Amino acid sequence: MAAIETEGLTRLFGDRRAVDGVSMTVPDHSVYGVLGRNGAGKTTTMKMLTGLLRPSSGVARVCGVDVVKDRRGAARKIGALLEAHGFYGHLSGRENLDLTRRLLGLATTEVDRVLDVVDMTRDGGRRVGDYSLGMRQRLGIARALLGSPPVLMLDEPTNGLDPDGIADMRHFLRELPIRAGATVLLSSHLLGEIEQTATHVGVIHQGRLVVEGELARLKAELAPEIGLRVDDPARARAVLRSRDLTLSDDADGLVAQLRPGDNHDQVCAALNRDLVAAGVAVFSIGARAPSLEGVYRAASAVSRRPVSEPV
Ligand SMILES: Nc1ncnc2c1ncn2[C@@H]1O[C@H](COP(=O)(O)OP(=O)(O)OP(=O)(O)O)[C@@H](O)[C@H]1O
Repeated sequence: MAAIETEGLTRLFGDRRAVDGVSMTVPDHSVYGVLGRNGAGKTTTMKMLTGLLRPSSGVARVCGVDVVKDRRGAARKIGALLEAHGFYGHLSGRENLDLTRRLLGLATTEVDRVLDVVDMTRDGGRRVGDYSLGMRQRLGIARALLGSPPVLMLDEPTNGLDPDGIADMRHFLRELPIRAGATVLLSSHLLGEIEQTATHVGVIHQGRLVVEGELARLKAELAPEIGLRVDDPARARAVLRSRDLTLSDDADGLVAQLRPGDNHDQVCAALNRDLVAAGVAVFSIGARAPSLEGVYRAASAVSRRPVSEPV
C-alpha cells in the first residue's frame, strides 16, 4: 500500500484553484519531494493531507485512511513540520518535547528516542532560546517523530538555514527513512534540494501535478541534452534553428535537446561544425548529465531559469 495516495485532490479559494485535480502516489519508505514555485500549491496540498484544510473535492488517503472521512485517524499517521515551531525559548529542547509527549500520552522514553534520531541527545538540556535555527529545525523534526508516525511531512525543511545547516539537513533527510522507519514527504522550491534528497519527485505547477515518479527513472527517460557555451547565443540559435532540435537557455548558455536515439558525439561534432562555419566562437560543447532541471523543464515547459535559482 502506498503511504499517501490522492485522486483528483482539489482546493479552491474563492474561484482560485490553489490545488487542481492532483492524483499522487507516495510509495512506502520513499523520500518524496514535492517541487514547485512559490504559490504552486505545495503547502495547500500538505495542509489537506494533515487535515488542516478540507479538500473542495477529490480523495486523499494516508496509509489507507481517508483524510475527509477520518480526519483524526489520518492525522495520527503523520508527523508534520509545517509552520513556525512554537517552542518555548526559556525551556530546554527536552522539556519542549516532553510537553507534546504528555499531550499525546506517550511513554517518557519517547523523548530520548526522538532526540537520538535527530542527533540532539547532547543538546537536549539546553534552552531552545539558545539554539541555532538548524537545531530548532531538528527539534521540530524530533517533535514530528514523537509516537513514530509512519509518514513525516516537512514543508521547506531547509528554509532560513545557513549553507552548513542546509548541507547537514539534506544529509539528515536522506537518512531519515532508515533512521525513523518512515516515509518522508518534503516540499521545496529548490531543484537542488529535491535532487539531493529525494528518491521520488512530484512537480506541481499552478496547482497541477505535471510529472511524478522515481527520480532516477524520470532522468533516464529524458531526451539526451547537449550544453553549449558560445560568444553569441542569439546567433547560435539562428544557426541551429535549421536543425531539428529543441533549444533553451540555462545558466551556462544554451541547451539543445536531442531526440531519443540520437548519438551525442555525432550531434556535438555537427553542431560545432555549423557554428564555427557561421563564425560563432564555441567555448565549450558536450553532453549534459540528465538532471532534475531537465525533468522539470520537460514537464512544465515553463522554466527557463538557471539551475541555481529557485524554480
Ligand atoms: N488561505 C488562503 N486563502 C486564499 N488563497 C490562498 C490561501 N492559502 C493559499 N492560497 C493561495 O493558493 C495558492 C497556493 O498556495 P500555497 O501556499 O499552497 O503554495 P506553495 O506552493 O506552498 O508556495 P510557497 O512555496 O510560497 O509556500 C497561492 O496562489 C496562494 O496565494
